[in-house]
Amino acid sequence: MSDTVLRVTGVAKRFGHVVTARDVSFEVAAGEALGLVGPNGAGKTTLLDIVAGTQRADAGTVVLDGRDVTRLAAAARADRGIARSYQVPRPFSGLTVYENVLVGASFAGQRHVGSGPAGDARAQAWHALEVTGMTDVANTPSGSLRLLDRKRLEVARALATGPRLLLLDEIAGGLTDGELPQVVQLVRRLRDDGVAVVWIEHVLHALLDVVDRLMCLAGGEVVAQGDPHDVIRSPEVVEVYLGSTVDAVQDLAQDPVHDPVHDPADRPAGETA
Ligand SMILES: Nc1ncnc2c1ncn2[C@@H]1O[C@H](COP(=O)(O)OP(=O)(O)OP(=O)(O)O)[C@@H](O)[C@H]1O
Repeated sequence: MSDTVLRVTGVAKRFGHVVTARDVSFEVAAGEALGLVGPNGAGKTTLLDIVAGTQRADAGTVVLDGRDVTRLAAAARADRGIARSYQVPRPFSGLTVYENVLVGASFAGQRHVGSGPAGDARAQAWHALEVTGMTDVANTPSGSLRLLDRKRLEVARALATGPRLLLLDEIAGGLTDGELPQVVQLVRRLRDDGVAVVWIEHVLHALLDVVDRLMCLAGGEVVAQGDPHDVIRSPEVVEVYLGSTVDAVQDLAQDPVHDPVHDPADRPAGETA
């Protein structure tokens, strides 16, 4: 299909005896969001690493916009349009928000990026701040941001590279009920702007508000993928993901405060909403 941005085929990876990917295949199209769920240690982050090029697969291929990038280093893949956010936000804390995003935009190199003028890193950085709703804190040192803004900054830095494919790793974890809709709206907007999104998230109800398809991994294997609501209702997913009942998973998917993995205590000391 011409609008397929990412095609992962038969990916395998192990660390010693730990299998983190076994014959994993999936695709994501432009303007589509794929949710990635699974229990701790299922191999979700490793899979993003393999797509981004920060880990090498033992087998399988990663194709971006029809080009095989399997053997390309992470920087070369970023150049071709793969961007990611990290589970633990890691901005340059001595730089302002704008400066952090400018670094991301500068990494876009000579590639024509996003809706800003080609090669204009400043315009692209500002555009990323506008999209993520961060212009008000543009001059704030990133080290003093609250959690929501640190999460948004992660997305802004990735967005500033003008990605074709955006890999998001748990950007909702630790946020309050009142903050989650902002993240959901942001991802929805990026998806609707035509970016292909892969989003790892333990906060199921946030994920289900956005994603077009859902894939569940366990022990490095794809347990199910397809329509999000079909996937979370499938007995295999219920069993491996939560060891629980279909009803319990349904409740979890609707419960705005329950995050099975990240307790609110994850929030840095002294931080509230
Ligand atoms: N560099 C590494 N060396 C050795 N083992 C690793 C390495 N990276 C990951 N693993 C192991 O691979 C398995 C999968 O880890 P991964 O972080 O991909 O899981 P995950 O699904 O993202 O988990 P979580 O939801 O807790 O973030 C785990 O058992 C982990 O300990």
